[in-house]
Amino acid sequence: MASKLLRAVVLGPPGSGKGTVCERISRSFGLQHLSSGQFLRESLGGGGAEAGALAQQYLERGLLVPDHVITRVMMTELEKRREQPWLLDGFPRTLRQAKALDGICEPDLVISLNIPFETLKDRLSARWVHPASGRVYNMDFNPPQVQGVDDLTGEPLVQREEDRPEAVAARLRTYKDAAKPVMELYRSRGILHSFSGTETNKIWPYVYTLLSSRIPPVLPDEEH
Ligand SMILES: Nc1nc2c(ncn2[C@@H]2O[C@H](COP(=O)(O)OP(=O)(O)O)[C@@H](O)[C@H]2O)c(=O)[nH]1
Ligand SMILES: Nc1ncnc2c1ncn2[C@@H]1O[C@H](COP(=O)(O)OP(=O)(O)O)[C@@H](O)[C@H]1O
Repeated sequence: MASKLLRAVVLGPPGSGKGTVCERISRSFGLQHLSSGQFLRESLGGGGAEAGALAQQYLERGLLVPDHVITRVMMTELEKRREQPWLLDGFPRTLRQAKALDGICEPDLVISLNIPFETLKDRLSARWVHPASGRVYNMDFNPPQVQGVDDLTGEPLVQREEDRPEAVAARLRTYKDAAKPVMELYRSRGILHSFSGTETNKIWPYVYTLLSSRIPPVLPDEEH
């Protein structure tokens, strides 16, 4: 069966719900969720080299790591998945990264999450994560079953340095400047689909409908 493999990208500022939406897409459509932030954190954990320590400083401050660092990490992961459908979360974030991605595979579909600034600020300051798995919680939206601990492992949750209020405004500005030409590129190709709103649950049915028009769901739309 020669059905085309779908390669999709989810764009959006920190806190816009990329990870949350990607998890749902991945469950409903069977696409592999590839998170650049998660790969970066894993690559730091294994290394301990100077380059790792340098990248760690960017991550802690919520700054974008240099293009060549993240591009190398992502190209390695994508090379391993040449024959598979995937869903990219957090990459590309700059025009250079988008061009590097084109070198390996041009995406078929790009979803952009457009969320108001105030909403992003509130969400990020309420975000807690389980570092080992990357599982994300929000004290209002999807709280853990027991406060402060991961549902599956029982291990403690932490707040990322970059989600502290001091770091958030600068991160959002950096994101916007870098992302603009990326969006323009995908818009000019006619593959950009933007979704605006303040709640992931309201945006999700539209994303589901869009994806369903391209690939058959493996699961019906769920109640979330
Ligand atoms: N209050 C609220 N929080 C949400 C909503 N959607 C996602 N979140 C939470 O907001 C935070 C950021 O979402 P995440 O998926 O990590 O965003 P990303 O940074 O774009 O990958 C997480 O703590 C999510 O659980 C929503 O509709 N409402
Ligand atoms: N494509 C990228 N380019 C540069 N830095 C990146 C990229 N993706 C992730 N990072 C780094 O990893 C951090 C965490 O990314 P991620 O888990 O996607 O969270 P968020 O969506 O909240 O920024 C970012 O703040 C940034 O330092």
